[in-house]
Amino acid sequence: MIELAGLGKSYGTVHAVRELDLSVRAGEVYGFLGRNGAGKTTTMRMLLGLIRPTTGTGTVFGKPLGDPSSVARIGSLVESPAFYPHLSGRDNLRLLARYSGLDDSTVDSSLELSGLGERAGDRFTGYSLGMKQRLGVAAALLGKPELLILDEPTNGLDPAGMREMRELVRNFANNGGTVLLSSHLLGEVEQVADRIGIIHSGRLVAEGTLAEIRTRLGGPRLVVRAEPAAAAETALRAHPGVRSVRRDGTTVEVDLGTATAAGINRGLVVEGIEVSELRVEERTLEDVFTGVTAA
Ligand SMILES: Nc1ncnc2c1ncn2[C@@H]1O[C@H](COP(=O)(O)OP(=O)(O)OP(=O)(O)O)[C@@H](O)[C@H]1O
Repeated sequence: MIELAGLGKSYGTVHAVRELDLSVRAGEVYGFLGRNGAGKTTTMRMLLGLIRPTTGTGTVFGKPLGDPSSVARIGSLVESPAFYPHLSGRDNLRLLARYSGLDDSTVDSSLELSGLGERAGDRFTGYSLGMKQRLGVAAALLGKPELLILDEPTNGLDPAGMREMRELVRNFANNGGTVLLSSHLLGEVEQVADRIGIIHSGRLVAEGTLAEIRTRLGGPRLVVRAEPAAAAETALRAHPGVRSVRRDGTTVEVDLGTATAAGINRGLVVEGIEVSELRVEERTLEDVFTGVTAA
């Protein structure tokens, strides 16, 4: 559905996006995760053909980025859309539908999905941030797109609104649609995405299902307390399969890699090192996200 290869965008000396390889498959919800300023919006704007990449290439529906025939099949909420403040949400959508040559019936179906409900008849100017966001999503749904590109769609929504947005996204995908949604909140993406891509400083630092990313980047950690600690550190560094070792005073932390706690315990005892504590800590996805997006 979306294929990006080596995509980059620079503004002078600012590399907003660099060498980005990313692929979104038909029918999936892809969570595009990164801190503020990581490059999510810039990527989405390139996907829609709103800005031109400086390097690399990409396709959406097999067509070059910005190709009108593929853009017509995409619904997006990337920049806050401009609505007429004194018109109702519904009338704003009717206008948009007319501009795009769409039937009026698409207005009611997208309003229904957006959850704006009875407030659709109120003036836009009186909407809360959450209602404006819902109207933006309703606008993205006009014309029954096959691909939804949503930049931080839960911005301004309360917890109930966030849940409804997740349901909307899930239902859209369950009905055969594809969704690319961005967020800076792991917890939000975790609950709805089939696969995620983590972007940091313009680069994709991890991509896969949550389980794959957790296994690849976040294997269990072993906390070892042993005397003498320096000798334990040396022995642990030499232990086969261990990925990395950090020592803080008498505590040594080990990224287990392919090694096992039992094997490590035996290895230390054989070296004559006294082990007073050996504890395995599973790492949460939050730890992984924090780790790969740390400055
Ligand atoms: N038009 C522009 N001119 C100069 N720099 C820009 C421009 N657009 C984006 N940038 C810079 O590119 C980087 C990535 O910005 P981008 O908006 O893509 O990040 P983001 O991940 O969407 O962040 P946020 O969650 O804060 O929206 C930032 O350092 C930003 O300041």
